Amino acid sequence: MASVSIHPALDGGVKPGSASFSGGTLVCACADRPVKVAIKGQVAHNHACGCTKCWKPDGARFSVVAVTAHENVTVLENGDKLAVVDPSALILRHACKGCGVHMYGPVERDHAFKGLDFIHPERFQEAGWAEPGFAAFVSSIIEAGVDPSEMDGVRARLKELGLEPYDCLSPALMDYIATWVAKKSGVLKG
Ligand SMILES: N[C@@H](CCC(=O)N[C@@H](CS)C(=O)NCC(=O)O)C(=O)O
Ligand SMILES: [Zn+2]
Ligand SMILES: [Zn+2]
Repeated sequence: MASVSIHPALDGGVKPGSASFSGGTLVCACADRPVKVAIKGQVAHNHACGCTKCWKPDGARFSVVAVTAHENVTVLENGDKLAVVDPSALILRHACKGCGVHMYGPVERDHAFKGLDFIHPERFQEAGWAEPGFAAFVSSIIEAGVDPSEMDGVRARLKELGLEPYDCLSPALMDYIATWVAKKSGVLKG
């Protein structure tokens, strides 16, 4: 039985990260002058994302995306090839103009995620990055052209892989954002 494809790095089973992973180098897909970005430390909140904005390898229905603090991100080589995909977006995705891979995406706006950069751990040249823990923006894959009739199979496969499917972010992250908003408005004290 052919199972539903989610992402090439996950289809064979979610590989656990290593407790000793202390960072590495993200490399774009260019054969010539690849962009290299150093990331200090293990990534956080790794997840599969079905939204149309996140970079995915060819044929993947989901991206794999995690966060790190902005100070952990250093462009090492060929940064002249980077351009911001959408300067009006919350996440300022810096993509390679040669191959299209998104290398890092800082959040600079006043937002719960300010100070965090979104990165795609599958671009690490090293193994050991923390595995994804859930799937976000699952319904959004329809916006990228997936037939709605496939959604039951996609959600079943995500659950089988241990990636609980959500149509926005996980409850923990949605609560985190809402708490930030409530504190900012003064509804919640402290
Ligand atoms: N349904 C929309 C959802 C886009 C969306 O909200 N993406 C999330 C997850 S990456 C987000 O936080 N976006 C902020 C941004 O794109 O800057 C789509 O698929 O395009
Ligand atoms: Zn490239
Ligand atoms: Zn996304």
